[in-house]
Amino acid sequence: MTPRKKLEGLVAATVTPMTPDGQINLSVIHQYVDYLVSEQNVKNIFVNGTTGEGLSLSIQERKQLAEEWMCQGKDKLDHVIIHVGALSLLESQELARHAAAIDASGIAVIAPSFFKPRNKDELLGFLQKVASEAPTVPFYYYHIPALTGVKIRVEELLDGIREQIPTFQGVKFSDTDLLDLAQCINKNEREQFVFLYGVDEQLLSALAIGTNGAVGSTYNYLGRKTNLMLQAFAKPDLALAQKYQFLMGEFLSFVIKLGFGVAQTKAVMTFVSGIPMGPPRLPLVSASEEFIAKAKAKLESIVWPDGD
Ligand SMILES: CC(=O)N[C@H](C=O)[C@@H](O)[C@H](O)[C@H](O)CO
Ligand SMILES: CC(=O)C(=O)O
Repeated sequence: MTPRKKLEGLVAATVTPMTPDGQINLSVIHQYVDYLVSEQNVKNIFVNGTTGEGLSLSIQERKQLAEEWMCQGKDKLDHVIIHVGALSLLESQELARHAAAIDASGIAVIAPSFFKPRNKDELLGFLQKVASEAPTVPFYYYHIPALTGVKIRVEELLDGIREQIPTFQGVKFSDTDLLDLAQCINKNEREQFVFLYGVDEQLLSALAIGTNGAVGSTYNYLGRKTNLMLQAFAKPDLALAQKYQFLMGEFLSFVIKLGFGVAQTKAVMTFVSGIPMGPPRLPLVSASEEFIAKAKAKLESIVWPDGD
């Protein structure tokens, strides 16, 4: 993936398409890439993460998916970040080497979450061993304490990180602790790192603090609207940016009350894009017909400022 521009703006955390019988479905990835680029104006993706059910896939499946996204994204996408985190250090290293071999534009690693690192040094030790397997690939730490249970503050982690991980490029920050994010950005004076926010419903607050962009599940189907929010914020037309954030929030708070997770994201993406994303893998179970009908009606009822 060359040339490599600095990562900014929106990154869609892709779902992993599956066949009705639960196998990964590589055949629709071509269509998925075209949809993101032409319908959502999103040219960066984050593969095999939370939304992609990365931790529920086999190593072989993760490699096949990474290859297919790279292949279909060639000349169409700007950045393909592959999540290579795993509970086993050896598997994570294997995935990092694989991502490097296929020329991914970045790798990301989540904190191991069964046996958990108890402090910054233990976490850094693990991350360093993975990053060093891909010595030319930009490395991102994926901070998602609500799912990993690893609550080490990012501000603390960043202190001196480049000495241990020379490829360290930034953080995918999926937490509501905006004080921690603000302190990270405040310390990043020379702007050598990027901070990508991962709680879509409050992205505008993170923009105000200075985040460089966002990685999220909703940019699969609300990428175009969120791009309009980013433009309004940059203008600056704060009232318009707020309007977009409020409307996205209206949809998300509605579906969150119904029970919203990766299975539901797959269902929403299926009805919005028309691409069959299939069921999730156990322990996740498919969204109900009732959820789908309600979510669809809600999304269609929203009147966006651009007239859609
Ligand atoms: C827990 C989770 O999946 N977080 C995603 C990314 O980090 C977000 O994109 C959310 O799906 C989104 O903010 C909706 O709550
Ligand atoms: C949302 C996100 O970034 C992920 O699915 O990993």
